[in-house]
Amino acid sequence: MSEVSTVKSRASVMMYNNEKKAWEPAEGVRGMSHVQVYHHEGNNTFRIVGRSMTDHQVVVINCSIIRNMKYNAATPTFHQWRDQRQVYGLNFHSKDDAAQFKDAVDEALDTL
Ligand SMILES: CC(=O)N[C@@H](Cc1ccccc1Cl)C(=O)N1CCC[C@]12C=C[C@@H]1CC[C@@H](C(=O)N3CC[C@@H]4C=C[C@H]5CC[C@H](C(=O)O)N5C(=O)[C@H]43)N1C2=O
Repeated sequence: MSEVSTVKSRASVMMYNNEKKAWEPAEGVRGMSHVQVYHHEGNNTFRIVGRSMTDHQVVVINCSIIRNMKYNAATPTFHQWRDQRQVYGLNFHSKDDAAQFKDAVDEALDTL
């Protein structure tokens, strides 16, 4: 059973550097990425995957959407969430990109 992409938005993927207390672009990528929510229908799992727009081979982010995860829309174009290791941020290209992505994440959280 393969995975189905439920949304594709444009965002720059950021990680919060706890030491520096600052957001930094994700490893190895400058600028925009395509961020997607993938649904593995077989075991009903979801993950957020980002690929650099300049080089689709570069996976910028790949993290699970876990049950009861808090996905925070800090602003209409900046959303963030955390796991035990780090805090992730998505700086979207537009409010529409952000809204569509949040809908897909909310849908995933509703079915987990
Ligand atoms: C309790 C908690 O973890 N709170 C988190 C947010 C959050 C809430 C609920 C669920 C998950 C998360 Cl990650 C939180 O407040 N965090 C996570 C690390 C950084 C931060 C803690 C403090 C600072 C205060 C300002 C805010 C922040 O970082 N913001 C607000 C939105 C703004 C939008 C864009 C990014 C891009 C660069 C700019 C900046 O850092 O200059 N910036 C920010 O300043 C962002 N902050 C945060 O987002």
